[in-house]
Amino acid sequence: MSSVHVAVGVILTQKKVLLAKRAQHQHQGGLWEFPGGKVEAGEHVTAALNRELKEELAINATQMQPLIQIRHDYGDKVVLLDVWTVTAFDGEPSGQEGQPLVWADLNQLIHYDFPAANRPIVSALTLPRLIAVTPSSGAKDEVLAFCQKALALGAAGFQLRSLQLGPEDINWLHSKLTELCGVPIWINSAHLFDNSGVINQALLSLAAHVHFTSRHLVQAKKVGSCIANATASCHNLEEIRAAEAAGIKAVYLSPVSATPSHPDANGLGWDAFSQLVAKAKVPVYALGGMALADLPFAQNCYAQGIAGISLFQFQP
Ligand SMILES: Nc1nc2c([nH]c(=O)n2[C@H]2C[C@H](O)[C@@H](COP(=O)(O)OP(=O)(O)OP(=O)(O)O)O2)c(=O)[nH]1
Ligand SMILES: [Mg+2]
Repeated sequence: MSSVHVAVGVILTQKKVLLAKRAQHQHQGGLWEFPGGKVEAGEHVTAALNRELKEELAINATQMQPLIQIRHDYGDKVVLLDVWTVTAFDGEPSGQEGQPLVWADLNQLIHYDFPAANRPIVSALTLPRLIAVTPSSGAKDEVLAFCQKALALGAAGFQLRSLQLGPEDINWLHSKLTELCGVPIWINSAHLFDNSGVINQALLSLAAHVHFTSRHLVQAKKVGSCIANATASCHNLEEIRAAEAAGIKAVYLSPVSATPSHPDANGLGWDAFSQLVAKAKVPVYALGGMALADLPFAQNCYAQGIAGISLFQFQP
């Protein structure tokens, strides 16, 4: 079945996002949506979005950037949601078709009933753009100093992956970081599982956010409902599909370029990276040889953002 290309606008102002209620008679009627509509033949997606936002809300979008693309099969219809964040616009939104509107808090989005295809949009809106992965050398104080520097450089999430440290030190880092900032902290599965696959329940309950290595993904069931916040490392489409099937919230795709930590691995390159992002059904982070300056480029590929260690280490 060929897909219907839909331009979707996430209209954001200071942690609030505009939702509209779909009319009962429409496809997915009665559910909340991000405003937008079908891209016409020959029309560019941003032109379509601008047109739809004028028609549905009487606003003129002046600043937009790609967020995520989702292909979803409803059975009766396949849609390609081409989702953009709109961060500046002229005019005051009002429902031009009589549709109810609401400015929802970003952290309340999980309480709204959306069409099934929208789940990854909600994930994308609540996940950070920049994740700092902690270095695999250095004592706990040095790792904490790395995290403080990363925060100053804009990191809005952490993955604790300092494999030289034991569970007590990871526990210590987790609580120090929690005191320092309110950003999400994922614990790498290598800290959670011992060699025979037994999970460290104390660390798991502390974390609630797990990052799975591709090797540990087969054990995903062991984290129960924590899976809904989990991320996973992937290197190809097969691993992305396995992560999606496990119910993971987002994936890291690597290596985009060769990195100091894996100098022998061939990079995917941005072309192959974006082709895989287009196939993924969850938000995707670029990992491997990233620099902070790569973030806008990654976002233009509809990536969620970038993750890494060295991008926070080798800054002036
Ligand atoms: N606008 C929008 N459409 C969504 C969302 N989620 C989702 O699955 N869809 C689906 C429902 C529809 O099948 C399709 C969008 O079509 P639409 O009904 O908005 O299209 P349109 O504005 O051009 O409306 P129409 O004139 O054809 O009625 O995408 C969403 O968040 N926003
Ligand atoms: Mg519409």
